[in-house]
Amino acid sequence: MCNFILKMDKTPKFPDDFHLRCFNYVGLAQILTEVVEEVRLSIDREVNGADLLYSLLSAPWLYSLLRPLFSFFHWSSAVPQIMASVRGLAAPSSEAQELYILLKCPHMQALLSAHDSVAQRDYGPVLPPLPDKLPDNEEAMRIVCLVKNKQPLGATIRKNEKTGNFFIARVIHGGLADRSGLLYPGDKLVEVNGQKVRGLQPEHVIQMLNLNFWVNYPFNSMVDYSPLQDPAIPCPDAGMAFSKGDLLKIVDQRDIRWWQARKLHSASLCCGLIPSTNHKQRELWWSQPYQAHTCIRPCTLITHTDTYTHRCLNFCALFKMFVGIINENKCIETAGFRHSLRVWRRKSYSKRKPSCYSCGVSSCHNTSATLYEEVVHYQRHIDDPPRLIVLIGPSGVGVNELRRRLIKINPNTYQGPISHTTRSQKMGEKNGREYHFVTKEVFAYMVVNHKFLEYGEHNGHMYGTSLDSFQDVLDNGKICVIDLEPHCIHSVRTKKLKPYIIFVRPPSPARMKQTRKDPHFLSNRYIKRYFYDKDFEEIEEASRTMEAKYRQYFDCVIVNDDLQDSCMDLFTAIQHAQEEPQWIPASWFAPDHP
Ligand SMILES: Nc1ncnc2c1ncn2[C@@H]1O[C@H](COP(=O)(O)OP(=O)(O)OP(=O)(O)O)[C@@H](O)[C@H]1O
Repeated sequence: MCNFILKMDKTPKFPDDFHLRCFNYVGLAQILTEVVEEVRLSIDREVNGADLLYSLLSAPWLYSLLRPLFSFFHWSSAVPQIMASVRGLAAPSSEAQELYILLKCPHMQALLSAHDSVAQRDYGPVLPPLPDKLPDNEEAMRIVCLVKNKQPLGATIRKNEKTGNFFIARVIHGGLADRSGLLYPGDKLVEVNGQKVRGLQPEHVIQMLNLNFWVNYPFNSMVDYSPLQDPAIPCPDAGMAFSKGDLLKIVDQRDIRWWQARKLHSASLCCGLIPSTNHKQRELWWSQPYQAHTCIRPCTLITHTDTYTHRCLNFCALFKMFVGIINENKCIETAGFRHSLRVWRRKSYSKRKPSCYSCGVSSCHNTSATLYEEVVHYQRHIDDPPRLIVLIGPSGVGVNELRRRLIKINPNTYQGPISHTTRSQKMGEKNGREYHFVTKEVFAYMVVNHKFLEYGEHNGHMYGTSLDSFQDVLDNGKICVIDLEPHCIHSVRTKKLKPYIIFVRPPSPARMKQTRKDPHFLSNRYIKRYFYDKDFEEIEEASRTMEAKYRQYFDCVIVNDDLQDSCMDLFTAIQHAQEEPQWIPASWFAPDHP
């Protein structure tokens, strides 16, 4: 993002050749000669009056003549004179009366006055001169000149408390800043009319910019909180309970330990106390048993038995994995839909210890570090790449069925990423279509260089989804749709991918039993079989656990009851994600965010 100095407006050019010619005496004389000649020829020709009038009115020279005439004419001063003349008439004609009414109309007077200003080029403040001394890195500096009327600028600013720098936090759609096309979220504000802003109080900068409003961004809560179970809160009755994913509007931050907030989409306007982000004692309630908080073990604690399934491996371990093939089942594959990867996932679940996941490059991420996440309203611009669509759900709920149908119905719009594998290419397969077929060495190199979002082994072959494969889909001009294990969410939550996360929730077990009569699913023993009753209960239980843990990241929830309806819901949700404003983390606009 570029730095910029805010300055005032610059007069636009009026690029019209005819117009310029008419200001020139020689040009005007030439046009008049052409006009006289044209009229003479028209009279000599025996044409009827209507034709003559039509050709006269549509003649380009007429416009050329009228332009300077209108430009030279000062309507604002002529109008009172015309009106006085009409008033002075003893018996004004109906046309004169109509003209009088028209000229009296304030809209018409405003229009004529605007015309005069434009014609005389009498607008815009005189610009202050450019600064003599531009900083050394002037190439990265953008000078923005805006003429501001009484309208708000239509932008909000954010201060980085550590550096004291100010950034444009958001540009309100359709506002002055947006229409100017000169300000973008993430731009660093350096000076306003020659005055440096770094280190100033936000209120001061707001005043300088005449922002007219100052919006405190809402926060997305990343935890569940119950004041009644918080021993540290000074007055539990004044506290406000909230759940993961609730949008909180912070109203008062003056107390460094307890903020006042209200829920954004709640009918109640009443505020309540919530712990501030720098509340030292938050661990007290954070560690309460009711918190279903994530306990993610660091990679170094992976036990020996997990070696084959955990991904935080060094090179040696990786090769050990290649050699120590676990040959448990036949690989079930469907072109492009990564069944092998899913079988591997299933296997790795059974070997994982509860509440400890580790497979992707960034899975060693402690989500408990953040209480709230600042969010901003984001409206995807038509030129922005489409947002990554991420489907998440308990195994067997139908995530892949929905994804498969979506892509099948509209293959020109949606596509899944192509995975990498070390297995050999089969007859009829094409490199880069079903899979990227690579050697074990290349695969290992990619692992070591953190190229994979997730990877695993099945039947002695490695399978992995690279982060670059999403970019390939975008480069094809399509929307990338992936299914993801929730512990990998952090790897895709980037400024570049701006993922829109859809959670696929099962209907009740009874309803699943009704709707899933024929379908097969991949059982824990990695074989395809019909659903049993206990499968539905397990799916519901897994869904509950997943939602409790990751709800704060979900942008949308779809209940996969009737398949047709769910496909429609998915389609609508994706459209919303791409075309309508959504809340996204403010950090995605920070200049230093990946
Ligand atoms: N709404 C639905 N109605 C009926 N059958 C469904 C529905 N959704 C999915 N199915 C069927 O349920 C079975 C399991 O679905 P799917 O393979 O998509 O599960 P999944 O969530 O991707 O799980 P896994 O990743 O373990 O394969 C499939 O046979 C699929 O056709």
